[in-house]
Amino acid sequence: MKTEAVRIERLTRIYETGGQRVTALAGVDLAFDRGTFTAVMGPSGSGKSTLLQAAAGLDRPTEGQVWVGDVELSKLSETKLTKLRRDRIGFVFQAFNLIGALTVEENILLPLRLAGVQPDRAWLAEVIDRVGLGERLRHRPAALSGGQQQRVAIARALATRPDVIFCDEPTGALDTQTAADVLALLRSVVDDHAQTVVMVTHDPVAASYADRVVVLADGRIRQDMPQPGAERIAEQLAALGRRTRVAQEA
Ligand SMILES: Nc1ncnc2c1ncn2[C@@H]1O[C@H](COP(=O)(O)OP(=O)(O)OP(=O)(O)O)[C@@H](O)[C@H]1O
Repeated sequence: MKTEAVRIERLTRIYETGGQRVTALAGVDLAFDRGTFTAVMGPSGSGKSTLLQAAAGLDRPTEGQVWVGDVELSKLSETKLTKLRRDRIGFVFQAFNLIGALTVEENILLPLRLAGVQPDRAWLAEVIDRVGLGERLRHRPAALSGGQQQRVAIARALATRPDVIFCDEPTGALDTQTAADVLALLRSVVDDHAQTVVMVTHDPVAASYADRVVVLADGRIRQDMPQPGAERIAEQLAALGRRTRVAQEA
């Protein structure tokens, strides 16, 4: 099996709106190894969401390539891309994005139902046990706390045993303690189940749970740090902010 879950080469994304061109990503090269947890950080507008969307096959880049496992996305039709996203990629968003009319169990099983795939019962039991929702399977999301809802979203992302789970600010709507629980859960799915997690976050403490922190600025990678710790992350971000301000004032 390839050691890389996702590879990105020379990824460029230029948005053109109302005659204006915005270069959101300017030739990014990046690979995420299987069984690793990476945080993607950077100032607002630095290209984090654009990177996540292109890597997840939600958006087509202007130039460059993305591989998920051994599949290169630009060669896929929309139908095949949709299937790849459903089968091989998990998503976790700040707003949980659960379906209110479905129970916890139905939400977790939804990606498998949509894919027409029989659940791997042993894997699902492991996932449900890991996220600690065994007692809540018949409840609706509205009856759960924010942290519990995010646990359901993580279980749903894990259900298909994807190549990679992309998280966009997964703790943005949670209090500090609940956020710490959710981050510990993401850490454990990487450590104990060899899953691959890529997480966009603004929070240096959240990023310190990752094995690696990649910092973007102006659509380029400015830092790629192995296990830097929250303090060093905060320092690097502050330095980047100072450099950006100096450049803007010059
Ligand atoms: N659909 C779009 N049309 C035009 N410009 C866009 C579009 N989406 C993003 N951009 C621009 O591309 C750049 C990168 O945006 P992106 O959302 O990827 O940044 P980000 O780092 O995720 O920001 P934030 O932390 O604020 O979410 C910004 O200048 C943004 O205004």
